[in-house]
Amino acid sequence: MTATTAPLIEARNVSQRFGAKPDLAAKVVLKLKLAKPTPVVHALDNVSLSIRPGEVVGLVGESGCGKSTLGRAIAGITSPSQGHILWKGMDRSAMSKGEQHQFGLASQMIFQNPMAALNPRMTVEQLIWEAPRTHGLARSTERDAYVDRYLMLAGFDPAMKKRYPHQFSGGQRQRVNIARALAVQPKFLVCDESVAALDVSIQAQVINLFMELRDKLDLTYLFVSHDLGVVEHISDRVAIMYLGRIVEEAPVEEVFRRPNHPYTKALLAEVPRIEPGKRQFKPVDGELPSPINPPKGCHFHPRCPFAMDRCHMEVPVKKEIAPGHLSACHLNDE
Ligand SMILES: Nc1ncnc2c1ncn2[C@@H]1O[C@H](COP(=O)(O)OP(=O)(O)OP(=O)(O)O)[C@@H](O)[C@H]1O
Repeated sequence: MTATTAPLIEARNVSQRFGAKPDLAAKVVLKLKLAKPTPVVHALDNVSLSIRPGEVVGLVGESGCGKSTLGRAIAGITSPSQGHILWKGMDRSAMSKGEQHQFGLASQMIFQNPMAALNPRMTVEQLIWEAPRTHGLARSTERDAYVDRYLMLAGFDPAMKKRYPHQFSGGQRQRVNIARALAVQPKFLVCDESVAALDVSIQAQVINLFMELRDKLDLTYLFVSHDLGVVEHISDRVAIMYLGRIVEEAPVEEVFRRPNHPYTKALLAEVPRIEPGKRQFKPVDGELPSPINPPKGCHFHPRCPFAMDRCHMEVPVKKEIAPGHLSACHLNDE
């Protein structure tokens, strides 16, 4: 895989607004002035991100900056208000039904809370077999071997497959969830805070599992996390999000050693350690502004110690400041 390899998946100029389109009933209510219009949330603003085959791209940023919204759009779970999602160069909105179906299987999402994603009335075996059976990925005579293969790939003992999700720990349930996603033979996984709810020791095991699976099954990942340590460990490349925009993007060592954007610098600022131990990152000063009324110009300017007049007015575009290192900051033009 090189920087010139064609992307497996790409978000191109994607914007997502919530509460933007009132339905007919809501329009009537608004016209009669019986209610105020719902405020529009600008969750994503002209976001572009491409992920090459085999890559692990980490997506970080403060809570509410739009990471999950972007993850869902890239995974094909939601359709963006504007812009395009391209799978192997094919625009999702121009795909035939069959192509959309293939894309739906090839791209899977693993969420933070495995219990919410697993039907408590189904056994582990039923949970794993449900989608492959529905999509005709294996014959019913192959069920046992098929289910066992994916459970074993996820590090879950198939001997326990007749049990129900509530009979397992959080880590085991997440393994079931992973096996269920793998059972439709995906090529791309969006992991949205997939280890955040697990104990630290279990987190490490599940992260190692993701890495093993990448090699065994040629997987590509978008790894959404607020945990910078995890992102540094797992990612090839990192994208930093701030209030609906990607402000910096670079290979992982480059982001952590030479952060460029003032927001990235603030996000990566560490609490000084007296003794060696786990790194701790300082919270960024100030608060994330509301995406209902985002600041003009650079979204970060109200919190940026280096903001200039231009930053209040003009949206900075991402520019390459070193090979593969993009940053959207007017300071780079000075
Ligand atoms: N369905 C929705 N309707 C209205 N607003 C939404 C919806 N989904 C997300 N939002 C808003 O969009 C913004 C971005 O949300 P999102 O969940 O993508 O952020 P995030 O970075 O993933 O946050 P967190 O780390 O807390 O999960 C937030 O202000 C959120 O409240």
